[in-house]
Amino acid sequence: MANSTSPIRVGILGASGYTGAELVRMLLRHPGVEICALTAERQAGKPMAEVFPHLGQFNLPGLVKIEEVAWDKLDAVFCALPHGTTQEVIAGLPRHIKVVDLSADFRLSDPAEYATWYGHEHRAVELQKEVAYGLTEFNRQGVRKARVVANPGCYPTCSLLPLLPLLMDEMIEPGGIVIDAKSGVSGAGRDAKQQNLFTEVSEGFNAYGVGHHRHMPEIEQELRLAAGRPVIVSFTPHLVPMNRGMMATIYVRMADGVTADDLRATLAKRYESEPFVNVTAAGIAPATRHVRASNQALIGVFPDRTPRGAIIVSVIDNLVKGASGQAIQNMNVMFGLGETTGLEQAPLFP
Ligand SMILES: NC(=O)C1=CN([C@@H]2O[C@H](COP(=O)(O)OP(=O)(O)OC[C@H]3O[C@@H](n4cnc5c(N)ncnc54)[C@H](OP(=O)(O)O)[C@@H]3O)[C@@H](O)[C@H]2O)C=CC1
Ligand SMILES: CC(=O)N[C@@H](CCC(=O)OP(=O)(O)O)C(=O)O
Repeated sequence: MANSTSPIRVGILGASGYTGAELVRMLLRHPGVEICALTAERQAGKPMAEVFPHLGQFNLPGLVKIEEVAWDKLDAVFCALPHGTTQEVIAGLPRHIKVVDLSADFRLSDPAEYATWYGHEHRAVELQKEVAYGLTEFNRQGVRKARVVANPGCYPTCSLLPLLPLLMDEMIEPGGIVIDAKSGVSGAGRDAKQQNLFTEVSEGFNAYGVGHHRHMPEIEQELRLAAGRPVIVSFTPHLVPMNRGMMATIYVRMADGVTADDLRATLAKRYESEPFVNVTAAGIAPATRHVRASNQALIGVFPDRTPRGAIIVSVIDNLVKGASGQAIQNMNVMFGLGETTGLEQAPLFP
């Protein structure tokens, strides 16, 4: 077990994928962590230098199959595996290991809801009961005590950060929220898929999952908890021809007498002591470039011309605050480390 002087011994399951590589990149700079195991499926047996030459100089462990991992030598595991494969892996881990799961397997607290949206029965229902939803800024206590943390999806992270405080403070109406979201292509993972070929993605952009994307119930689950009643959102994701980055343009209806300046002030107050969430000054529109390769979220609020309307623009890097960065933030909380440890990297601009 890790103690206050020894590093946390970490394993990354799915280290040959995009979020796995991003975890490695950031954990290499984390002073409290030692990377002890890296797994892959098709790429198992290869050195990291072959799969990711940009990480070749760091003397990392080689990629092995999950079955080959020496669990007794680990304190924490990041699961960067596809949905559905993660449940059984986590359920079988020794209980001394703390887990941050980047997949969607434990995000929906209701197994029936999970089955509806993911197309199969949940295979670790008992474990689901001890999972904390890891939108860190809203569940530090839960994350601190949890053995398993469900890291939120990238679209939910980008959408919930602006919406939760506004719903909690009744600054906006729970009805009629429209989330128009865009993601870079790395959001779809490294697996070869026809729709992610350069020829299919470049010089154009497309909506997908229109009206039925599986992040909708995740967003609504958390908004429901904040509002204390059901919240139905209209959510449409788009794929844009860039590698990383995510933007949610959110249309809301304000409560009577509330202005866009009030929304901005509420968010600025809620996040004033949060290291990873910032609000732009009036008139400044966030761009994905403002958060690239960092664990930052940036939010802008604008008046709309419709009655009581406001427009919120929220950006994150899908691979960092939307995945691996937030996962490290959660690990820091679980192990009682400074929350920003290993995550101080400023955004890469341009
Ligand atoms: N990309 C993103 O922006 C975000 C991703 N996520 C979630 O994080 C998880 C990882 O995503 P991402 O890194 O993009 O995915 P990738 O497709 O890039 O990587 C998947 C990883 O899982 C391994 N893998 C695939 N199938 C199996 C299997 N059956 N058993 C064991 N290992 C397997 C792959 O190994 P190999 O390649 O060797 O076969 C690879 O290392 C997913 O659940 C995703 O939904 C969450 C938020 C954002
Ligand atoms: C561009 C793209 O394809 N993005 C992925 C979302 C990735 C992610 O955050 O979500 P999960 O962990 O829930 O898969 C998608 O829409 O399926």
